[in-house]
Amino acid sequence: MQGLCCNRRCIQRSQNPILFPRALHARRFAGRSSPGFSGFNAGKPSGSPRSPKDKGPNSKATGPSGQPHQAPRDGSAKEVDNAETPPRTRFRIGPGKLIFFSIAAFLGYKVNTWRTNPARSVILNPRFFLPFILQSREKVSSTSVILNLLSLPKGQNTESVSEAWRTGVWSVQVIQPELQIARSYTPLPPIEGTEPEQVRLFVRQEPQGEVSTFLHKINRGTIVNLRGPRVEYEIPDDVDEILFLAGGTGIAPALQVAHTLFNHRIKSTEQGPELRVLWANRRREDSINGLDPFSSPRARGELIPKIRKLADEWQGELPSQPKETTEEGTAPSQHSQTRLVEEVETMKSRHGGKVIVDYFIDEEGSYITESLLRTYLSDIDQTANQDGTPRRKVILVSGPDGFVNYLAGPKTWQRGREIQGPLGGLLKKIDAQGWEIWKL
Ligand SMILES: Cc1cc2nc3c(=O)[nH]c(=O)nc-3n(C[C@H](O)[C@H](O)[C@H](O)COP(=O)(O)OP(=O)(O)OC[C@H]3O[C@@H](n4cnc5c(N)ncnc54)[C@H](O)[C@@H]3O)c2cc1C
Repeated sequence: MQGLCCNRRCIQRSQNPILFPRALHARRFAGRSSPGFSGFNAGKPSGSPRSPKDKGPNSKATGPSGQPHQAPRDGSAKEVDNAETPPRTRFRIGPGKLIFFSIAAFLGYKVNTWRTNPARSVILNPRFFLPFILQSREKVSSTSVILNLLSLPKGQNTESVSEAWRTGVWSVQVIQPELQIARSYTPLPPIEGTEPEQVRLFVRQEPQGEVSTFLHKINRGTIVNLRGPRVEYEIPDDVDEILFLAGGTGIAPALQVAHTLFNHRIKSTEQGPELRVLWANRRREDSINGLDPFSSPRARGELIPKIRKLADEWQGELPSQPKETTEEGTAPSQHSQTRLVEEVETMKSRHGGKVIVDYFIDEEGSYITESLLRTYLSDIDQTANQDGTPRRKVILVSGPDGFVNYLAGPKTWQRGREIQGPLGGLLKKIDAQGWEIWKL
């Protein structure tokens, strides 16, 4: 063995010090041995001149018998017949080393267990994308689905998500793996029986939209990477009234508000603010069975006769079946409710009058109009609180850009960040005095 040196080429060069004067460098190291590696340098006492027979790592000095010499461990020049010498132990592990390695192995195991412990890692991180598996996909309408995603691995810490639910409206980002582009989506509140590591997204497919199309195409078992949570709006603790104007998928944050208020913050239905949601969709299929003729704007005389006729015709098309009556006394249509309308209706019935939802359908000419908004705002309790403080009232607007622009004016960009921008649209026109307005 040549001894410890910097590299193999250096060792080879050391065989010819005339051609390679730098080989001296290798030679200098050839006689040294580190105390921990005495086995590498056996037979060459530190600093002792090398035997002329020792020509390098590949050379084999032979003894009289023609067998290779075995260098003596004590560094003496005495030659030992290799054939009769028992094999030399290179590393001798004494009890001290054994204890040291055992402790090191134990600590390594402990560190690894700690690092890979699912409870130590979180299901969502605002800075990094983390994996979720697509468990199932429910079709809600021809353009929208609900995706059930489960965090991997199971058993991770869900505190950041619970905190987001207590705070208000929040979103996650989904990344399209091939294009590496990310889009925001608003998780739906958990339903009974679902696991805390589950995230449910309501996604409408945009024509030629990159991420929404990706989410509509993927199969069960596909890994979807999410980043978050990102809080979009913190619901004030002292809010008394919320008017939520939702367009299409904008219903998801409205459901979040209801979940935060009535499942996390307020324990009794007598307490807590009123939540009114006006949910506008382009097509009826998006909110089948959601048009409640007795609590919607029709009841307030807002619906023009033409719309009423359209609605009646639609009801007439339905196959005749025994009519059921809901708790609110309305006769539901025979179309099955979409999953989302079902969730909205459950939310309404659970929170005994604190949550009101009215449905609007563009293709039937039922819109959120200026006069309708005025009616809603004047309808809402204007009286001060019992302690004399004015009621805190908030309008939240959520939906596609066109919807938000129409009602509250566009959001704007400042230094690469989207900000609220000045109030515009219908809400500016009607001068909603005393209302805080937030565009989501
Ligand atoms: C906080 C927040 C929460 C959200 N929550 C939800 C939610 O819960 N559910 C939901 O469905 N959406 C939600 N969105 C919207 C969502 O983030 C995406 O904007 C939406 O899914 C469309 O993304 P995409 O990549 O599919 O479409 P994109 O590829 O961004 O395209 C958007 C539209 O622009 C058009 N377009 C794209 N490129 C061009 C081009 N070169 N020329 C002309 N037109 C073009 C496309 O046809 C498409 O109609 C949310 C948005 C935000 C900001």
